[in-house]
Amino acid sequence: MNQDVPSDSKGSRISRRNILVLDPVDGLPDIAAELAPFGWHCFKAQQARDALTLLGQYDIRVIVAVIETSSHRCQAREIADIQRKHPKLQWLAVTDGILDTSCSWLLSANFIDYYHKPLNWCRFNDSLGHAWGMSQLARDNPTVAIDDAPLTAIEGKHPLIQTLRRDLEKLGQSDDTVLLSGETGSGKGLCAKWLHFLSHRRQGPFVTLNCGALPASLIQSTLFGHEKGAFTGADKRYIGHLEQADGGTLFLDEIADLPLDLQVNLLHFLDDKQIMRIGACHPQTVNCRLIFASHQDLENAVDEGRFREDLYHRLNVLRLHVPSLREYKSDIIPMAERFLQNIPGNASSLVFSNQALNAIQNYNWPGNVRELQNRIRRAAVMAEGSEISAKALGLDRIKEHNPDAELAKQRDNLDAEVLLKAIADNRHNISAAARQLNISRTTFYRLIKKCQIQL
Ligand SMILES: Nc1ncnc2c1ncn2[C@@H]1O[C@H](COP(=O)(O)OP(=O)(O)OP(=O)(O)O)[C@@H](O)[C@H]1O
Repeated sequence: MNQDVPSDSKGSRISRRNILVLDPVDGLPDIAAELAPFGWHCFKAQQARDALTLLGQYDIRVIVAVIETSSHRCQAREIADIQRKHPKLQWLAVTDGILDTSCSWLLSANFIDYYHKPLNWCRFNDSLGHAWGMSQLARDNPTVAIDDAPLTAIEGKHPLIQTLRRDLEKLGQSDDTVLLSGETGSGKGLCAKWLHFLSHRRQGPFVTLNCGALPASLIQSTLFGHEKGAFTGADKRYIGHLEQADGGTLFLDEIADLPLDLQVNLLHFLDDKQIMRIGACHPQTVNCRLIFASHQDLENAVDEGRFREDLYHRLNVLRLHVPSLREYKSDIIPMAERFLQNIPGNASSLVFSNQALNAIQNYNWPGNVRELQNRIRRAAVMAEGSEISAKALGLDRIKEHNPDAELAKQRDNLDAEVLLKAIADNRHNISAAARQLNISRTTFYRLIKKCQIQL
């Protein structure tokens, strides 16, 4: 079992796309070396038992099964066992010869593609890339069961929040598209759920798609779907997010990241409400409401040629700005106390020290409500005794009434500290680190860039 993790020249771990090669007789001895230049890191296992151990330890999304015609029957059992325990993995098969009818089990084993040795590594890399993308889709279960989980209340008594709640009620009645703007973590996603909940579509599905989280090559089929056989690897029909949201609402987050060619398709959809799955012959009508969000300034994106002006005007009809937490300072302490009370298992035994309350009130909250929640969650775990200190919140080094520049510098330092810890905690797995901080990968990469962290 090979457990080497890629490292850079300083020996620190670097993140790569991990795949597992299930190879009982070392039939592909050079696979790791051949795939490394394409950015793949190969773990190897000879048996299902070793494979399952590695799958429990590392973020592995694709398995290459090397099928030996001499021993394929016992491999069938091992593969079925792994598939049952890890249903979202994507599989490619490499065989050592011509398969006969005794190998028909392979057809029902859900492989994305089959290869014969010797491999064409470039083509194989393409298939791995596709499998990786499919695994991303399988992992991001986009449907939010609004009816199953109680919808988080929008907290706050400040006039800005009261106006926000009133505006949501009004916009909920309309069936037109809404454009939500606001800083990261300010509550755009929460507002989108409320818009759905307050609309006549509340019994329908609520589907979300973060346009910045998917590679450009996958967005088209994710949004519009594809037919079986539409392209290599399209082994099943895929119902796109627009169609999944039929009768309900589709929330498209980070809309500024949508590639320009897809912006045209979206504009057409907004005009005629028709979609065409990739590979389909006929369009079909979809009845869903669209809600968009962006933390980026869309006007700037239009000026810079990254966002189509006609789509911008089409989206900009009903617009709602979600205020930043620092704009409703009078609500911060009551919200912080509520979040602390609501932490499972806390049973209101923990309280903030006076110094912590001061720090919470005076901090600038660049990450908004999400940052407030995350700092409190972390502090509740780290707290010693019954008081949460400013230090446990990571706010002890924030001085009150700093000049803006100093504050910005301190924010960056703190952001960097939190990011580096998440990266280390998750062994350089950026997706897992982003999940731990409850932010999208796009936001994670943006923050890494802002804090000038070298990965
Ligand atoms: N006023 C509020 N009251 C209670 N919870 C809130 C409020 N605003 C935001 N939240 C909570 O803060 C967290 C972050 O909110 P959300 O994900 O909606 O932010 P966002 O603006 O969509 O962020 P991003 O742009 O990074 O995707 C969520 O857990 C949300 O429930």
